[in-house]
Amino acid sequence: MPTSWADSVAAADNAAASGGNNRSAYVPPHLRNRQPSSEPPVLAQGGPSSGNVPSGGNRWGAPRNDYGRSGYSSGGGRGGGWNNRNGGWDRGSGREVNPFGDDEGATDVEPVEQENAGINFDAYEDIPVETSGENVPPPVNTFADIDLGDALNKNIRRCKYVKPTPVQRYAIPISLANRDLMACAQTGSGKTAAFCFPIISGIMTGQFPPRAPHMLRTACPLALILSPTRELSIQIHEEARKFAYQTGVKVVVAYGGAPINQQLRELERGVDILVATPGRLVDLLERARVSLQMIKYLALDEADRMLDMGFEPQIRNIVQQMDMPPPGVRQTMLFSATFPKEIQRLASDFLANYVFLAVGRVGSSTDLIVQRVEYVQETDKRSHLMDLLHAQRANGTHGKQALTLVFVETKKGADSLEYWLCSNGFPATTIHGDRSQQEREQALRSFKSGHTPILVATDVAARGLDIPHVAHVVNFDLPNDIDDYVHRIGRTGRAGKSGLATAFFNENNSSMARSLSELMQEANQEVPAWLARFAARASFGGKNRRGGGRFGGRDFRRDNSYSRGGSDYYGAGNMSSGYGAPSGGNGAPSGGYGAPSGGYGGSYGSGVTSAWD
Ligand SMILES: Nc1ncnc2c1ncn2[C@@H]1O[C@H](COP(=O)(O)OP(=O)(O)OP(=O)(O)O)[C@@H](O)[C@H]1O
Repeated sequence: MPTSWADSVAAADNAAASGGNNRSAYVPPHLRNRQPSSEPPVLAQGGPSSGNVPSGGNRWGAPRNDYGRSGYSSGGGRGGGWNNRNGGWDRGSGREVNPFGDDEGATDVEPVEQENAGINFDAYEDIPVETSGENVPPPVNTFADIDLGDALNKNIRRCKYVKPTPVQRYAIPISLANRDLMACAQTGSGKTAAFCFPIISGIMTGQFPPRAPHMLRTACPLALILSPTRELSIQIHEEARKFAYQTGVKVVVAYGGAPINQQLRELERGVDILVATPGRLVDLLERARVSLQMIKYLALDEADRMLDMGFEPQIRNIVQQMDMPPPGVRQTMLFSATFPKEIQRLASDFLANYVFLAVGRVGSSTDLIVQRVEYVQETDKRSHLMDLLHAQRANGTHGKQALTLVFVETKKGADSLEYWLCSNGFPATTIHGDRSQQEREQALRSFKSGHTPILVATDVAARGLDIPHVAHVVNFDLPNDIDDYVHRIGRTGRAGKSGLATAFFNENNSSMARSLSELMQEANQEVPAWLARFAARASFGGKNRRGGGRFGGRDFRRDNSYSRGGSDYYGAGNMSSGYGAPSGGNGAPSGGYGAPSGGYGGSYGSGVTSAWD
């Protein structure tokens, strides 16, 4: 298996030297994993069955030997940020790389005796679930209750998933019944598999019309998974590759900041599921190297983020103004841990007769994440952080492998805090939009491996990233939006494990007081008396985006205003009455209210998209 860019080039050259015939021909998904037959394969997508697939090549073009020509070097000997993203296929041999790293020859997977890394399913026992929509398909209790196919089931066992998580129990049967879905479930509760399994299974079993012959150099994926950040797209691709291993379903990723030529070559080799960030996808669409006309499945991960002010025009452009089949023809799945109602309303444009699913209290992973809020003045934040880190080190809290993720507001702030931490004996690295993509990927690797156990990040790392052993999330600077807080703290306490989140709060965060204390109460966390007083005073500050009630993710179609065509889903009448804030105060900081207005979407400027994407 090539381990570096140079190896890849050498392997490709060898392949080319030997006539390029050792690369396997593309076989459409529904014909893969069958016994070899003397009949030639029928092309599902590859256009007319006669002569469109060159021998030993792929379905779109003749074998190529130009891997070395992009002129892109992995740069500075950092181990190469790009070398591992080969779409799951060994360029030299045309064999699918085993994403599990286990014995590739093994055909049988032992039944799983031990659950995935000790996932605590008891934590999910009492989770309330709400569904709405017409004829909602019933949930399942086990993976065996669903017909996902042998190859996918084998991979589920390889992943050591014993039982479906609650969102999977509901979402998978809904999607397998070809229903559109808007699903809201807590951070770290397995949403990725919930949308990947039905897509992979659907592609394995589906019959798809052939592609137009004039589209031979244009990749026509059957499924599109969009996510807001490059790192999240990379992660989804890695997960999807595991789930799709040896199913014959090919997964490719395309994201900004990485050389496009390499991604183009991957696309030319065939793609069933394209995982992408919006900006890079638009680029590929404009170059006519990708067409969406065959899309059967569209999944938006972090869907509320994808449809907020920063991304919405781009998503509308991709979904509504290109050649993607309309709702009802394609199947659309929207997933997030948070779903403000105004975003639900926007999202409904993309859906047909959909099921709304809310699993648990939207936002927080119930009691799995212990949330602490500490009153810290701006000037004291660094020393306070240092105290926390020293205490953590001294107590050996969270064990040796424990990682700490520190969120700050600005890119400059991230760099300077990283520098300061390193100078004070705490190895740290940073991830933010001003770093090159290679630096970002390198930082993430260094953090995950524990080499630099502290990662200072902006919101670019707030959503979706599934990093094992993040024991502590520190909100050094609180965000202006409670949903961003929810996603940030959700980097810990994942898959049934516990975690700790500490937030530094001061007058600048007054607009967050009310939603923060409500969220903490919902998650059975202790709300400090001083914070409750801030919240009480802030009765007119900030909107209650959750609309009150146990389920923050209630289906907006249930609101009266929806049927009346109203647009103000967050009028005062919808606000929950809150709870009795303690009067008078012991040591409460005096609350000045000079906080920036934390209105919806306020944290994203229009220029943000390219930096993220
Ligand atoms: N059925 C399962 N059994 C055991 N582990 C699982 C199962 N499903 C998912 N996981 C694991 O749970 C972790 C969290 O899953 P995932 O990243 O999909 O969460 P998420 O809901 O998408 O979170 P976020 O809202 O932060 O994006 C992953 O490490 C995943 O491998």
